[in-house]
Amino acid sequence: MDEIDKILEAQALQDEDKIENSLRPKTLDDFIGQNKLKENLKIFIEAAKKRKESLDHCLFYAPPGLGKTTLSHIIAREMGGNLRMTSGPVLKKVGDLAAILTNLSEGDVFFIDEIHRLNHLVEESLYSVMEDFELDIIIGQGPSAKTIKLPVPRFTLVGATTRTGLLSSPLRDRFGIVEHLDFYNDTELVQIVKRSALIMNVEIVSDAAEEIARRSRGTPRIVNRLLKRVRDFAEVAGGKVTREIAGGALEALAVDKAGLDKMDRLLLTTIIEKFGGGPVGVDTLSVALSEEVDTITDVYEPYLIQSGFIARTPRGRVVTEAGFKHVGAKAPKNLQRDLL
Ligand SMILES: Nc1ncnc2c1ncn2[C@@H]1O[C@H](COP(=O)(O)OP(=O)(O)OP(=O)(O)O)[C@@H](O)[C@H]1O
Repeated sequence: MDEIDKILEAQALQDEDKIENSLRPKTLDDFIGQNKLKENLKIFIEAAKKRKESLDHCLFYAPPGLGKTTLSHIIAREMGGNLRMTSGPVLKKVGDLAAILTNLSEGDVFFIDEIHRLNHLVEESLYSVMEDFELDIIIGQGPSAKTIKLPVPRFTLVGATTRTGLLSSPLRDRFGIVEHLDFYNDTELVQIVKRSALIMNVEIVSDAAEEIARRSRGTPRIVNRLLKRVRDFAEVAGGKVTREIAGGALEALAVDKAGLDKMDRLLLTTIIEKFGGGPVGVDTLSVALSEEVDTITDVYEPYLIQSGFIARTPRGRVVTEAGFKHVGAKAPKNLQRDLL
């Protein structure tokens, strides 16, 4: 396998799991929720097809597991192109980028996950590619160095990131379509549980599907993960997934009634026990939890904030009254005043 295949493979490998792939919606109609985004994409795709052009470059931003990769698969399929996938940290050299780009065909989709983690030379090379479909390559060094312009087929770049703020503005501004994916509501999550159960051939009663949905942190990837584990418990018990089986399995997995796992609860109890409920800066929290700042801000915090268990204030993170209550701790009397 040559170097470029490895760069493209690195992302594809994460995708390898067969069940995972079978669960991915294949078309926009199959993709549950995110209605506004879907309506917009449908129009943009149809218009591009009518003009016989490639779709404008798309940037999707959202916490992990909400469907950014799935959307890139759908776009490639709807546009009738191939999908090539990689991620920011893997794409290290401009030469790697050149090799991938020159192998693309008109209408293909090139997906870069974690696009905010591109090395700055690669990122800068992308500017002219995105705008003019030309890659500037510098040959030689010093005064005799020459720039040659390498034409690139008209493809669609799909970038995924957790927050648009992480991207430099020259890169962000070159995306014609910028869309945010929201956490899914319970009704949508129930539909996802039922759809996945059908594909996995798992018999599940409605209130068990609701139980899984409620505990999935608004995230389809977590729905599928919990469903797979709950299925194991049901298989061992020798029957379908009932509410009791689902509830018992989720307790055993330490996923509580609000969908928080051990790490979420540790984050809440650390702020409460070590920092009096906050405010505490994310760097300090990162040291206290031995967890990277990005993981705290991009993976754990969005759902805890959305559920109202923590809040961000100018002085740092604070646990709200609901957060104290959730972990069975007593909130200090002046808490609400501090939050304002
Ligand atoms: N709208 C949806 N309807 C049904 N299933 C979905 C939907 N969105 C995502 N999924 C399921 O959730 C899984 C995770 O989605 P996906 O890999 O696209 O997330 P992501 O946002 O790219 O995450 P990451 O950024 O962590 O890679 C997919 O395998 C898919 O089965």
